[in-house]
Amino acid sequence: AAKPKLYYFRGRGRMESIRWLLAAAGVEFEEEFLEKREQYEKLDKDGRLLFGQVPLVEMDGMMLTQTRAILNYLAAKYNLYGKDLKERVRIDMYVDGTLDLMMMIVLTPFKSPEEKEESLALIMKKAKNRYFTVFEKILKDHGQDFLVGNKFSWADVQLLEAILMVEELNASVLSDFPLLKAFKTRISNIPTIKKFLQPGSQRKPPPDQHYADVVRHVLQF
Ligand SMILES: CCCCC[C@H]1O[C@@H](O)C[C@@H]1SC[C@H](NC(=O)CC[C@H](N)C(=O)O)C(=O)NCC(=O)O
Repeated sequence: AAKPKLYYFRGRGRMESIRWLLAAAGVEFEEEFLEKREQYEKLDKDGRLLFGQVPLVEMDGMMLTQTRAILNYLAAKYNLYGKDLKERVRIDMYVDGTLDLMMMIVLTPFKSPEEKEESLALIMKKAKNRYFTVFEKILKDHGQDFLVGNKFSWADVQLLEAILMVEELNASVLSDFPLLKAFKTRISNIPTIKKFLQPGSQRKPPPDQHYADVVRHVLQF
């Protein structure tokens, strides 16, 4: 079968969680990077962007947009979405929490320098006092290797992605979270994820000024 094809900027943004989930599922994918406004306009003119937005993932004969819709589809398709409705809604709760945290980080490259400082301080506060505190308690109460049931799921992938992103902002963020530290090691050693964490994988680097400039150029904002 044809490999999924991802259309986005050469950076993390909203597409990175989709790359992580495909990689965790062991699914190879292709990418087209938007560098010029014309590429975006052509995708839109060709009717491939439902609401005129990216991420766009073309797979299984469909043109999929809306990040959450794509992630839900992938999680279900690759059996990373729990064994029943109750596990699925728990995965949804955990995933939405990590996405809220990661979206705060995704938007910082577009903030002015003074706003950026304030935003980073808020991100660290939320990460420590809210999100990581909650996930440490979940791991303690659940007492299993994985967040939901006793099986690797999408929720585990998202939390690892979020942990690594926050550690890039503050390397010692897990010093008060021993269970999260052990979780990070455990999930990082899952073969498909271990491979994605190796240099040369399709994982993207932290955003830099060039990434923000390209996004502003392509989207003209
Ligand atoms: C100030 C905010 C800038 C964010 C710009 C982009 O860079 C990424 O880091 C985040 C976004 S992604 C690009 C943006 N896409 C979205 O906002 C998608 C939102 C949708 N709900 C989703 O979840 O996929 C885009 O195509 N906009 C064109 C435009 O709406 O006309």
